[in-house]
Amino acid sequence: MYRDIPLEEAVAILMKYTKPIGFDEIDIIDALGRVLNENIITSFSLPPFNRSPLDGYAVIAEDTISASKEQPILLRVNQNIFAGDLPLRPIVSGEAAAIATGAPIPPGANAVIKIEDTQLVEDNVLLFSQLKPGDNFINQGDDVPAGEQILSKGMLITPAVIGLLASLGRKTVKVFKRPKVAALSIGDELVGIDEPRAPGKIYNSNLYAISAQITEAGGVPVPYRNTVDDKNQIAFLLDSCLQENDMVITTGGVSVGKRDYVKESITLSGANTLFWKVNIKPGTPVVCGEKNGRLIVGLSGNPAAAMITFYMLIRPVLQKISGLQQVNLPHVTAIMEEPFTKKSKQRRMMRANVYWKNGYYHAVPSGTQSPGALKSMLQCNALIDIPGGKGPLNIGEEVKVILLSPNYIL
Ligand SMILES: Nc1nc2c(c(=O)[nH]1)N[C@H]1C(S)=C(S)[C@@H](COP(=O)(O)OP(=O)(O)OC[C@H]3O[C@@H](n4cnc5c(N)ncnc54)[C@H](O)[C@@H]3O)O[C@H]1N2
Ligand code: MOO
Repeated sequence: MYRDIPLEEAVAILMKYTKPIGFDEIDIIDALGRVLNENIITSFSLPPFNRSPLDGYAVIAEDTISASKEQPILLRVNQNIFAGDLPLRPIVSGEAAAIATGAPIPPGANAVIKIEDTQLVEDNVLLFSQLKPGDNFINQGDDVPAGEQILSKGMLITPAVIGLLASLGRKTVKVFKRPKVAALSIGDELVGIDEPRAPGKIYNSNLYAISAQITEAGGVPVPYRNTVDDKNQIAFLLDSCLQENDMVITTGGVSVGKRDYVKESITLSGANTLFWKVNIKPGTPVVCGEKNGRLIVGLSGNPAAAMITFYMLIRPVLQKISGLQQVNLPHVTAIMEEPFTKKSKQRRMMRANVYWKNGYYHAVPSGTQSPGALKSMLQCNALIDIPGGKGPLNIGEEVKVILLSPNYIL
C-alpha cells in the first residue's frame, strides 16, 4: 500500500483500472453527453449537391460580364427550382434559373445572383450586377466530403455531433456503456433526508452531491442508504456494492478516529488497499482499494473535501471508463483578486470563482476554505492549485487554476 502520495500518482494508480464496459446503441436524440463508441465516416457529401446559399437566379457568370444598374443584362428564365426540387434542365448561355435558398444548382450554372440585384420581366430577368464563376455557389461536399472520418470513437457527444449524425441520416449511434457507481455514506451521525433529524444528527448530503457528480462524470449513480460506523457492516456493504456495481465510492470514516473503519473494512471485504492519503488539502485521507479489478474509493466525510477529491481523483477515472479520450481538466493562469493569508503546508486546492475580464482570468476564493463548508462550493467553478510550502497569496499575484468546467465560466 502507498501512503501520502502525490495526486497525480493516485490518479495514475486508479487509471490502471479503467476498462470500458461495452457499448449501447441508442437513439441520437438521447445521446447528448454520452461518448461515441464508433468512428463515423461520411457515406455521402455534405451538402449532398451543389446548392444555392440565397434566393435568386442561377446563371453562367460569363453571361453577366459588364452588367450594371445602368446597363443590365437580360436572360431568359428557363425554370423555377425550389428547395427539395431537382433541376429539370441545365442552363445554357443566355439562360437563368430562378432558384431558392438551399435548392440544387442546375448543371451549366456556375454562379447565383441574389434576387435584390435583379428584376423579373415576364419570362426574363434583368441582372444589375456582374458575377465571377463560383459567386454564391456552395459546392457539393463543401462542409464535409464523402469518405471523411468526421467523428471518432471517444468523442463527447455534443449538440453539434448530434446534428452531424442526423445530417448523415443516422437514427441511432453506438455509445460507451456508463459505469454503475455505488454511493455509500458512512457515519453514526447521518440520517436520510426522508427521516426526522434528532439533535446531534445531520442529513446525509454527501450521498446526493456525490451521486450528482457521478452523473456529471458520465456514470450512473446507485445510491445506498447510509450506514453506521460498524466495521463488519461496512465490509459487508463494500463487498455487496462491488458485486452489483462497477465501482464504489464511500464518504466518511477514512481518517484516524476510533470509529474511522473504512480502511480496515476494505481489507475485511477481501479487497487490496492501493493507497491511503493523497498529498492535497482538503481531502487528504482518501483511501482506495481494489477487488477483482473494481475500485473502492473512500472519500473524506467533509462535504467540500469529498467533492474536491471527487473532481480531482474520480472524475477522470469515471470519464475514462465511460470511454472519453480527453479527460484532463484545463489549467489556466489567473490573477488573485483577494489575498489569502494562510500558509499552505500541503498542496492546497482552494475553492475559487474564476472569471474572464479585460483579457485575463481573475480568481476570487469562493468562501471559507474549511473542508466541511459546502456553501463555498456554490460559486466554485475552479480550484487554485497552490503548491505545498507556499506562503500567503497577495492581490495581483498570478496563480495556477484548474477549471472544473469551462461551461461554468460566465
Ligand atoms: N486527529 C486527526 N483528526 C483528523 C485528521 C487527522 O489527520 N488527525 N484528519 C482530518 C481530515 S484532513 C479530514 S478530511 C477528516 C476526514 O474525516 P473522515 O473521512 O473520517 O470523516 P468523518 O469524520 O466521518 O466526517 C467528517 C465530517 O464530515 C461530516 N460528514 C460525514 N459524512 C457526511 C455526509 N454523508 N453528509 C454530510 N456530512 C457528512 C461529519 O459529520 C464530520 O463533520 O478528518 C480530520 N480529522
Ligand atoms: O484533508 Mo481534510 O478534508 O482537509 O480536512
